[in-house]
Amino acid sequence: MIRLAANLSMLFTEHAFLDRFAAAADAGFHGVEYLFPYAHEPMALKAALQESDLRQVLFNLPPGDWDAGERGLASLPGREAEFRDAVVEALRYAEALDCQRVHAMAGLLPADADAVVRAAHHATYLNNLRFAANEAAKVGCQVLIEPINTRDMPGYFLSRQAQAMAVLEAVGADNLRLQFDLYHCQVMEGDLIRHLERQFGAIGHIQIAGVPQRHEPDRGEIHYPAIFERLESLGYAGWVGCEYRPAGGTRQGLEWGREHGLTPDAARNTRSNG
Ligand SMILES: O=C(O)C(=O)[C@H](O)CO
Ligand SMILES: [Mg+2]
Repeated sequence: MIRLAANLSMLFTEHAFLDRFAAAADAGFHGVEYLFPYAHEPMALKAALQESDLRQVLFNLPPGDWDAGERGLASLPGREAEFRDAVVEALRYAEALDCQRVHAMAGLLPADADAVVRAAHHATYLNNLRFAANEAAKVGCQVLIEPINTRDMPGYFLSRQAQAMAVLEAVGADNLRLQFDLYHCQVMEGDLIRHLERQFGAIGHIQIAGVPQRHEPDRGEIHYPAIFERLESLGYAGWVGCEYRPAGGTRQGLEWGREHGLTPDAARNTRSNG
């Protein structure tokens, strides 16, 4: 049975952020992920996890100035010191929340980037990821990289699966892994099951959504039952993050998860029974 995690940056946004943990547990989730924890003290997040008996599965490193349009620091030449601070800060939260994965977003290429600029980003990316993986290994954590589609995020440095695999190989750190988001892969490349099979040994985390609208996985052009079946036959033991925007209410849209172990209110009943 696959293990589903709720992405609290996209699901349960009907609730204030700290209330989304209980909402996820009530819907039957045992794990949560989200973009960024940094607006909250680690202890407040830890309490929210503990009160709802949830695992913290994943979050992202500080991404630079998100509101100004930045989307990560890992490949940005000249921002290495900031990237290193971001690693230290993310690992401080990861340790406090007992979280075993952090995602290092690559950042954007300038619109007019030529081959020289691309090469500089690539070299910076490798050096920064080497540093991040080394630091993360000291606290038993994985660093993840995720190809993101350039329709949603124009200019994102890491957009293809083969590019990610080449980066993993070049860095060669055991705890540097692939965050395989099937939504992005479908938009850019398709051929999902073959990608899954080829990359299986490098995968540290999986995320899902329907395509093209990024709604529930039972809407759109991806047939997730076939994907889940293949994941199980491959013996995937990690988490599958539900990183989609509900078409309506989050709870109303979760019917698809019932056959994948999401039993609404079961966890709350267990909790209230002590
Ligand atoms: O957008 C995604 O798919 C992600 O997983 C990133 O963490 C944030 O952009
Ligand atoms: Mg993703």
